[in-house]
Amino acid sequence: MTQSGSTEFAKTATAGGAGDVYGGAAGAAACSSSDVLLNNFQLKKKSYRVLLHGQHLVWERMQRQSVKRPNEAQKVPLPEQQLTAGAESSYGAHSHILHMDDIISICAGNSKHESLQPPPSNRDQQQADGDTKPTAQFLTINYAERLSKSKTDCNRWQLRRITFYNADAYIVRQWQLQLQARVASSPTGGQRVQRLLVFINPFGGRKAGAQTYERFVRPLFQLAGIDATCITTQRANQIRDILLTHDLSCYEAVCCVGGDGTVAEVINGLVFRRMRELGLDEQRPAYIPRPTLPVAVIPAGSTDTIVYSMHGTADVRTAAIHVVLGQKRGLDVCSVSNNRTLLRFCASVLSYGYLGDVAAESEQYRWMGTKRYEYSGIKAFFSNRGYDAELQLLEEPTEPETPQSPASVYTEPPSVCYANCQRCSIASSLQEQRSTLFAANADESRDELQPQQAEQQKKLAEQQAQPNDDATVAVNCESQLNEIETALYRSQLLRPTSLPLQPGGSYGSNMSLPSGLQWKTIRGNFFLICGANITCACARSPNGISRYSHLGDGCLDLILVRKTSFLNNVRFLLNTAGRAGDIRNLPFVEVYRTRKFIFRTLTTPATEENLSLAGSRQPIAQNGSDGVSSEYSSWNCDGEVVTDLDITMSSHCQLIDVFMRGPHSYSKPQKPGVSVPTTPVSSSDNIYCCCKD
Ligand SMILES: Nc1ncnc2c1ncn2[C@@H]1O[C@H](COP(=O)(O)OP(=O)(O)OP(=O)(O)O)[C@@H](O)[C@H]1O
Repeated sequence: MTQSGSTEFAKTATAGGAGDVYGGAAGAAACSSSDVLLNNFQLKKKSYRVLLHGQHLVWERMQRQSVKRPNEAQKVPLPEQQLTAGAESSYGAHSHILHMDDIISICAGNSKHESLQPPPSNRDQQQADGDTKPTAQFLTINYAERLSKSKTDCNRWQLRRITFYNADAYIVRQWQLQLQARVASSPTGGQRVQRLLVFINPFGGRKAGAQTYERFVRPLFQLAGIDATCITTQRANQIRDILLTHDLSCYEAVCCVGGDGTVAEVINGLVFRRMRELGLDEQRPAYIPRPTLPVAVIPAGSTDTIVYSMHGTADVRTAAIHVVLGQKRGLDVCSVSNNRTLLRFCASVLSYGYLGDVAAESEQYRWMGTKRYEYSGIKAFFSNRGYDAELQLLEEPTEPETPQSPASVYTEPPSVCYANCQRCSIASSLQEQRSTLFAANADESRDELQPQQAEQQKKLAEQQAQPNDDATVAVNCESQLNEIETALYRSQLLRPTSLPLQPGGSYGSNMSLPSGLQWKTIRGNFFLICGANITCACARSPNGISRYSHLGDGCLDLILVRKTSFLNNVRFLLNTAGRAGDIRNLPFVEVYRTRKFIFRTLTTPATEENLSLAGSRQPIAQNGSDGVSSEYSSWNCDGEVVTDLDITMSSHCQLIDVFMRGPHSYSKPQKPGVSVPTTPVSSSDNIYCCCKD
């Protein structure tokens, strides 16, 4: 092995002033996080120049002088003038570039094998930092990489590792410290979780939740130094009960291993917990509060539409990698209520008619495993029932064409939600404005209250006092929100006028509607009614039933499929199954974008006598022999059956933070000859995605 590093580079000032280039042990030792670090390392016994520049780690093979052909222009790797701020796109064509956001862990060891071992836990690490002698010559970087060149799936991520060798252990030590510091100071570094509460549903899907976690997820969490507390569920609704009653102060996030029903349980548990903490009325809350803990989802269910819609794949490793890297986005959540009370929250889709029948029937065939959906689906499909219903909604103004990124413009509105989605980021800005305003109002309200109610407040527990303030603030800040949202929307040219939003995203009942908006009423006989919060994509339906739903724009798509011929139903299914189809082109399908809709049945008015159990408004008289009503369907909420009939569904903008970036657009890979760097500059900015539309 050739000696590299310590003698080859001298300290030089950069032309662009991005910082100093440091070589050798002394340079590495003196380097700060804004400086450039440059050394030679060996990688698989080949010499590489390795550069640490801002948030990028770059390595490139060194040319051997002896084998250089006379006519070939010598490529100077990582020339000095390239080391300027914002010059990441001008690294050499053969450079490998890794963004700090994508690094999972950095380990050093005296041998390659030792450097491949997972790092010690946090406490041990702190001791180790003080004790370790700088003798390690091997530096292993574990990182995540998106398989952007895959012909079949550009959304899967995989774990990669690279081991550098340098004979000078001091250089290795300094690189390790520098890399760790830069990962910690990267945009997502502060969002990475260390303590996680994990719920494993051993019952969902193929009943392989525990094995999935042990085989794919636990090793990754260990590698990232995540301290995970695991609870394997014993019964349905146990997760919800634990989240409602237990002290969660020592956890930074809640992770669930299961299908859509399990995710819905976690979201319901966290939102209802927050409502309790704030002392809100759980049946008729003044507003829907944001839970404090983010949610991580590992797919282990039958369909896993929530995970698929979030990542563009239901790949377990991809989901686990997003948890480890700490990339979060706000996810809309819908509240579902009947005409008297809040029932539950919905994360994916609320369906009536065909999919409601499938959910109701498939529960009877759970012993069939995932096949139960196919069996119940075919059975309900052939019966081709239609259900009379009336829907009321406020339709959102049509979205103008909004480019998702500088490199791609979508010509046909509405847009599809991808990573770096502009529509969702505007909604996110609004959400931040809302939170800031909300917090400011909360402070003011408390300041005003304190002198007047000092004695009373002493007697009241802190948890009881805060919700009263917060509920007042929620109402107070609404009028100011309108101004902020109007200004923001106008500045973003998203739409000419703003809509009044409550904290959480729904229209205030006491507010007048903006001009041009009015309630729309739709009546008919429907084969299927869907309120889609997300695309509801899954392996069988990669675009989802609601292709244009966004993950965090505060809206839901109401899809109405009128009862029609059996053949048209087949057309509908075929259009949801492939990547090419679009249900909007079908004449018997209507899609409305809204923040809220109200549903009621149009058949025999329900009286107290023909209703079933208290709380459930499902009429009992018309049930057929198969247990499913011939006149009324059931609601399917995230795969769970809801029997109430008069339903209101409202979207709450980015109510919960979830570990995800959003899917990447899928299209055929580019033609041969188009050079694509082996590693994207930043996996999150998708600059080099070969699958870009
Ligand atoms: N130990 C358990 N025994 C029985 N049921 C459980 C248990 N743990 C969780 N459950 C319930 O199982 C139901 C189904 O789980 P889940 O939705 O995760 O799987 P799935 O229905 O197979 O997947 P998907 O919803 O993605 O199709 C959930 O409603 C959950 O409350």
